[in-house]
Amino acid sequence: MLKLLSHSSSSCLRPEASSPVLRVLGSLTALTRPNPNLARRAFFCSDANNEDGAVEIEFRGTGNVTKAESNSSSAIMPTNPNPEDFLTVLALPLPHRPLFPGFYMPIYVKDPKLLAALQESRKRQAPYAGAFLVKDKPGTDPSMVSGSETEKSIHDLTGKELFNRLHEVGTLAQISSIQGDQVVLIGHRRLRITEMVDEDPVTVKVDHLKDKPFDKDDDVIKETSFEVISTLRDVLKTSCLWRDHAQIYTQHISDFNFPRIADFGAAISGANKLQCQQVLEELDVYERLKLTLELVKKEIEISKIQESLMKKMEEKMLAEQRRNLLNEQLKAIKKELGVEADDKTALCDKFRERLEPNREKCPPNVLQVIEEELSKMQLLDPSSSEFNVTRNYLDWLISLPWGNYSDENFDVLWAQKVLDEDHYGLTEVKERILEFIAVGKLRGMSEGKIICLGGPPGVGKTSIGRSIARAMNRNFFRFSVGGLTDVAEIKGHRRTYIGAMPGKMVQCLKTVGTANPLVLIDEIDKLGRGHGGDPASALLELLDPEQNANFLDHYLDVPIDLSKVLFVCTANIVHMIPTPLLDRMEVVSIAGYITDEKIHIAREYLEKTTREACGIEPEQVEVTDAALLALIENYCRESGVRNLQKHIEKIYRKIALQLVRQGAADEPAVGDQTQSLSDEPTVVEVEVAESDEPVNSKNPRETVKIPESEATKTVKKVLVDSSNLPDFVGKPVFHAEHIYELTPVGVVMGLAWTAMGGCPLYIETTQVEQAQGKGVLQVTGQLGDVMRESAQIAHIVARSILLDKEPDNAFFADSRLHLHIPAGAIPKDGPSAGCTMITSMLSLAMKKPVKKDLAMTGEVTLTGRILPIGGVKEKTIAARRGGVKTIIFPSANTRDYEELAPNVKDGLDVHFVDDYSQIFNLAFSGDEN
Ligand SMILES: Nc1ncnc2c1ncn2[C@@H]1O[C@H](COP(=O)(O)OP(=O)(O)OP(=O)(O)O)[C@@H](O)[C@H]1O
Repeated sequence: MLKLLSHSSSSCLRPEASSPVLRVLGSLTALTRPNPNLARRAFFCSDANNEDGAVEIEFRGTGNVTKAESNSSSAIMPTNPNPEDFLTVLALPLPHRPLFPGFYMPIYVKDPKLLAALQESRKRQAPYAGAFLVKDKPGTDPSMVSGSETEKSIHDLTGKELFNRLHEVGTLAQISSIQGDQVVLIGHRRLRITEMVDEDPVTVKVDHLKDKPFDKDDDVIKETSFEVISTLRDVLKTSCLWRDHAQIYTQHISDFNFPRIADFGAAISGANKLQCQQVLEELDVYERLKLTLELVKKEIEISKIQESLMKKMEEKMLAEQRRNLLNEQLKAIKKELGVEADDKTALCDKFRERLEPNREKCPPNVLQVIEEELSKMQLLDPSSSEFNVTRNYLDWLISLPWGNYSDENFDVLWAQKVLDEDHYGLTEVKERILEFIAVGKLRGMSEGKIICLGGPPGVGKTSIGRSIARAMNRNFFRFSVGGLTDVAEIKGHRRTYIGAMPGKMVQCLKTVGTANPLVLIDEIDKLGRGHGGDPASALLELLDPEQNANFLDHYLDVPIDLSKVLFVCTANIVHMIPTPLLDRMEVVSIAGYITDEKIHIAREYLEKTTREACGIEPEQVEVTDAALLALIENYCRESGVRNLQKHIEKIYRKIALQLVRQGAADEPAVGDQTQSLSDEPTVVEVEVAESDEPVNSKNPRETVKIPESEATKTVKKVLVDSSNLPDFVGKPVFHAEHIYELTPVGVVMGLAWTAMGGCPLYIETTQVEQAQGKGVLQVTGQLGDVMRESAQIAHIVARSILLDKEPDNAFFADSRLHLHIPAGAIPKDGPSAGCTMITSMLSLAMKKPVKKDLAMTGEVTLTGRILPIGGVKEKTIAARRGGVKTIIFPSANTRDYEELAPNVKDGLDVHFVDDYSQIFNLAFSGDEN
């Protein structure tokens, strides 16, 4: 007797709540018998959850009686029951799968009456019943496994209901054993229900079905069954679950019993109960084999997928295991060799090593935090997130330059030299820095200060910051706060957040490595509004000398001393800086450059750096003064020099291209070169270009051979003159700001201030129509509210002045006036054009043009008083650019004007006035026009 135990693949592949797991116990001799009718096959099904239900079956000999023993009971059973004896049988409902002939199946019988009847039949030596699969409740998807359909729920059905739900075709089942409510069945032959005889328990009349006759030697049937067997063999290769029972069956089968092969395939496949029932109902052997083949083919596909999944899992696990093993080995080896202690200790040692040089300078509270964190790290699991947080935190703490200062320069002369070396002009800024250094020298230490450089773009605010750092021998760090809305950018995130980072200041200190850098905070006027906090307030804490000695970054959580840091801020529009911040700053205005200054900057700084950047030698290029002047006057009129720098770069790039092209044209053709290179490889032929004459005057075709390095140097000089300037930079973009050669009646030049610097602007007034006694004023030119009000005031003041000067002139009372300020696309606002508007209106009323080349600016009150304005330097520069000779400023701005550099004031006739009457005299006196 051979006992084979294996879990079936089918039920394991598709977890089915109560589906049985197949176990095969078989007698091989029985399978190899030549007469299939005599063969005794035993395929035994036991409940997966009930291992104890395993039954050992012993098959003895070839007689028509086989003894089946269970561990609790045994029964002598007729092996080939006479159909006549069993025309009426008890109907056993099978909830999960049909019972195939030749298979064992344990079931639970919950119906006590049925169980009693079964026991009774065993006692009567006729232990047979009909086993029929129960149909699913109507509407149930057959492919879905129903866990709810249990013996218990079937038991609840009435006899009639149960009968209606039984499949018609079932199996004559021998009751092999009964143990409690567990009944072991052995399938014999197919039955078909004809009618119900009794309801309780359900007893039915049946027909015994026979397979349709088939030709054993039919090739198609043979082939199909071979295919089933070979597929089963394939399944063996892929599915270890099937291996035992299927292997034995297919290996030892010699006399093919085709119907049995079909039943076997279907029984052990993972097909759903309806598919199995279909196989059971099929009496045509060939058709049955085909159905089974389909089911086992499906099975092989499933096992293949399962196998590939298993393989992948195995590979992954193996790779991981291997890595772990190697890591462990590595650790063990290192420990053994004493190369390294374990990771954590090594890490802590490294942190301590890095801290050591700074330990003395490190504040005690910081040292304490570091030590606490180091000991905490020893207790943490290296793979935990907390460990990483602590490690990063320690890294930041230790990286900061606690008490590390760069040797500050207090040498005023040297600082002056450095500042002059980098920037032309900017006297006020330079003076302020020198004062700062001088104070530092006298005190023996410098104090943290906030300097704010305000001015239009491109005037060198950022670059002077870098230069100041160099002059003072401080490290330089720049960050822009334009559009900054997140307070955490300045104050850092709390460490509890994932990916938390310290703020910009801590990052700065780590980057520069000293505690006294120069920090340039760019675009402070463009600071964002912020959400969940106000960035301006955070900056205040950072910049305020009162508070920043103990600046607390959220991430670092220990105070850091920023009092030695020199803060320099830059802004385009100073009044846009939040007031509390502005209060703490020392504003130095950089107004912009006049043409003269621009020429100096271009010659001494921009040209030099651009030439070097382009790799051009000074002797290879000449930009004439006229060209430079034309470039500044016609292309780069704005206050800063960034645009000028771009144009110079453009010119030099073009020059570089010309030089390279020239060099390429002067080089010999490839053929010639190979000839000349035949004996002396490093020599090329060039023509010395500076002279118009050939090198060898006797024979112009003869060339001189010089080494290649020298050859590349010998090139033509490129001359940039005002005549060929457009070839380099295109057509001029600026046309004269003078719209009028001679200002007509009703037109006066004013001076405006913008974020880009100052600019001249015309104010034009004209009479629209006569409006007897209904004088009104209409304004255009995108004027803001303040400017509109200013125009209304000007209208009233002009009217009263005219009344005073020409009492008979009723122009204002009888005219509809239109005041316009050209460049209508640009919005304008502010009160400083008040005096210009009055003058324009008076000029129209008196039909008298104003003095030539006159510009004015000043706010006017209703009584004609002139109030001060801003941007004196910008406006003066703009007036000069506009070719103005006479400027009228409010008296209150006298000091601003006097502070201007002499070259800015040079050649200007400037008048300071308190009252409009003075302007009237200046504008309308004389008959120059
Ligand atoms: N007085 C000067 N001497 C030499 N170079 C100058 C001078 N002023 C400006 N520059 C040069 O002009 C260029 C632009 O300057 P920078 O970027 O510092 O302008 P900015 O005022 O900071 O402009 P923004 O407000 O747009 O930031 C720089 O290359 C700088 O070296």
